[in-house]
Amino acid sequence: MHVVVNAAMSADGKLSTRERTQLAISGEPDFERVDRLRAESDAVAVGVGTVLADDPSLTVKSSSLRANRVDAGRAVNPARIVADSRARTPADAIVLDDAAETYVLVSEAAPVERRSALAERGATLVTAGEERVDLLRAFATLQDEGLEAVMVEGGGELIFSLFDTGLVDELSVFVGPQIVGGREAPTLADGEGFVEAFPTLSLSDVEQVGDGVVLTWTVDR
Ligand SMILES: NC(=O)C1=CN([C@@H]2O[C@H](COP(=O)(O)OP(=O)(O)OC[C@H]3O[C@@H](n4cnc5c(N)ncnc54)[C@H](O)[C@@H]3O)[C@@H](O)[C@H]2O)C=CC1
Ligand SMILES: Nc1nc(O)c(N)c(N[C@@H]2O[C@H](COP(=O)(O)O)[C@@H](O)[C@H]2O)n1
Repeated sequence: MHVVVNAAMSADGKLSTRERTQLAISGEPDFERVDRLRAESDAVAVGVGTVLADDPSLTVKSSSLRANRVDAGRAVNPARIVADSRARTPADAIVLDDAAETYVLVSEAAPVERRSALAERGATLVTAGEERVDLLRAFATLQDEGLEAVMVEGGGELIFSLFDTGLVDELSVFVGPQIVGGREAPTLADGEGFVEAFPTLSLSDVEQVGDGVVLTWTVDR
């Protein structure tokens, strides 16, 4: 499996505001790059915090990119993955619509009635971990399902955990020309934070996009 994390952050490293409201950090040229990344992927993953905050669709927006996927014998959209330890994804969340297959990763602690509600909406549930999703086990199951190229869009809690488990191969970040501030505002990697043995990165590309920049790194092994 190849895991790429892609996100947009402000110049001070924030993914959104302290109120967790969705923030337009990047603009149209970067959305097109993100759309291409989605179109190349077998699946697009987010944490349930992102679903609750943004209600994203995670679909490919360009009709020509969708057509290319179909011509190549792939589903029109990549699958969607939601890491959701307690099965908090709302039944009316857009990620549960029929635009793509959706996997919800839950823990043993997820209430049975919540799991049933998600299954009734067509989601495929993957259970791994007691209190929190065991990402290593869950991603191994997803790989068994044929998902090889996975793009992760956030948020900060999920991104930190993926680095913590050593699952990330590549990181690309649009760094935008604004300061958001706020100690409670989500950053690119939140969670508990590393105090030693920090994952290290090798820079592979730098591209200026307007007044922002897209930085791409590979994760050192
Ligand atoms: N600017 C950008 O590119 C993006 C910004 N965002 C922003 O990020 C914010 C949401 O981020 P967060 O609150 O950090 O939530 P998140 O999207 O990272 O989800 C965290 C949730 O994932 C679930 N989860 C399951 N297993 C987990 C594990 N092993 N490790 C970590 N989480 C696990 C938990 O239920 C946890 O509460 C929103 O404000 C959203 O707008 C989200 C995606 C991209
Ligand atoms: N690339 C990028 N730039 C921004 O400025 C952003 N705020 C985000 N956010 C991510 O995009 C998702 C929305 O996806 P849909 O348009 O609904 O398909 C959102 O949930 C974040 O993951 N990304």
